[in-house]
Amino acid sequence: MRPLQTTSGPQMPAPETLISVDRAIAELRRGGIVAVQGKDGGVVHTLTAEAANADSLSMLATFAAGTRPALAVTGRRARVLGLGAEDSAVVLLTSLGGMTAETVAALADPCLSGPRPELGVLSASPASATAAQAVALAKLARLLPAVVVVEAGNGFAADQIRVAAADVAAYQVNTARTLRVVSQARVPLAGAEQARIIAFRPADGGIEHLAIVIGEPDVEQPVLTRLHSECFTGDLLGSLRCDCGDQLKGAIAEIAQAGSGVLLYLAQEGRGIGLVNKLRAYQLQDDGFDTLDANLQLGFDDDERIYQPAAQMLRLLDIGSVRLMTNNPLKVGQLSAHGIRVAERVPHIFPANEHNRFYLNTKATRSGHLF
Ligand SMILES: Nc1nc2c(ncn2[C@@H]2O[C@H](COP(=O)(O)OP(=O)(O)OP(=O)(O)O)[C@@H](O)[C@H]2O)c(=O)[nH]1
Ligand SMILES: [Zn+2]
Repeated sequence: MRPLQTTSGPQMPAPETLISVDRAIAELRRGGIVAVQGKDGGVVHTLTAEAANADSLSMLATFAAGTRPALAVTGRRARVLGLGAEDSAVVLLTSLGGMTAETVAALADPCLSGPRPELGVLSASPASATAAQAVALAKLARLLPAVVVVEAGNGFAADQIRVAAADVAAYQVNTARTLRVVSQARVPLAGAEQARIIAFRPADGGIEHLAIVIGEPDVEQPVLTRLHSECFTGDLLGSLRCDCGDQLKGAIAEIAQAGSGVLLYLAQEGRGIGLVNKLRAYQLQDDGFDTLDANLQLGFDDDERIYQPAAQMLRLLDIGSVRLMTNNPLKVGQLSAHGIRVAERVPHIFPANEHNRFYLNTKATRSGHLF
C-alpha cells in the first residue's frame, strides 16, 4: 500500500447541497420547522414527530394556507397501523380530530406505553415527493421516520432553514463521494500489533468512518477485508443480543493471523437507524417482534445501510479487489455494485448464545444470511 496523504481542515468549501442538509438536520433535531422545497416549486413545512408538542404544532399551523397539518409516515409504518398500502414509499395521514401531539405520538411511535388516545377518523393518501424527502430528513437525523407537514405554504419565516428535496435525496451518496483521509496513526492492538487506524471524513465535516489496516496488504491481490457496521452495545459493552462483539474481535484476530488485511468500521449503528432507534427496536423485540419486524414497526426498512462509503474508502486505500469476510450476501452484491470486486466471500460465523440465538436465526431465515 502506498503511503496515504492526510488532509486536515476543509480541503475545499463543502458543496452548498451538503451544507443545507446538515443545517436542516440540526434544525429538526432541536425541534425547529424546516422548509423542504420540491422540484415543482412546492414547499413542505416540516416538524419531526418526536418534536411535536402543542406549541410547535401551532407554530407549524401558521405556515399553512388552508390545509391542516398531516403526519407523513413511511408506507411500512402506515401498513403497521392498518392504514394504506406498503407500496407507497410515504403516506400522509390526516385526522378528522386534528393532529394533536398525542395523535402524532401514538401514530409515529410504536414503543409508547399507556392507553392509546382517541385517534379520530384517519385517512391515508400518497404523499408528495417533497413530503417523502421530509421523512428522509428525519431518517438522516436518526429520529423516528415520521414528520408533521403542511403542504401549502404561507411563505417562509425570515430565518427559516430551507433545503431542496433533491439535495436530501442525494445527501448520503454525495457525502460518501467526498470522503477523505483526515488522520492516521499506528495503534498496536492485542493480537494485532501491526495495526494502523485511518480516519475518513466527508467534506461537510460529518461523521467519520474508520479503517483498521493490519500489516501491509498487497493491493495487487484481493485483500482480506471485513465491513463492520458500528454496534455500540455489542462492540463496546459486549452485549449478548447480537454477534457484533465476537465478529469485531474475531475479524481482527483472523486478519492478523492471515498477515494482513483491512477492517472498515462503518458509522452505521443499528443497520443505519442509529443507536436511539436501535434501542427502540430492542424494546419491540422484547415485546415479541423479531429484528426485522421491529424495524418495520418503527417505519424503517429492515436494513437502511448503504455501501458507497465502504467502496469509496477501499478506493482511497487503493484496494480494488477483496476477500470479503461476511455472511451477508447483500454486502457482496452492494460492494460489487459500487465498483469493488469481491473475489471471494469468507464466512464469518461465531457460536450463538442463548440471547442471540433467535436473532441469528432470523438473519438466516429472513435476511438470507449464510450460516
Ligand atoms: N436495527 C437493528 N440493528 C441491529 C440489531 N442488532 C444488531 N444491529 C446492528 O446490526 C449491525 C450488524 O452489522 P454487521 O455485523 O456488519 O452486518 P450483518 O448484516 O450482520 O452482516 P455480517 O456480519 O457481515 O454477516 C450493527 O450496526 C448493529 O448495531 C437489531 O436488532 N436491530
Ligand atoms: Zn451488534
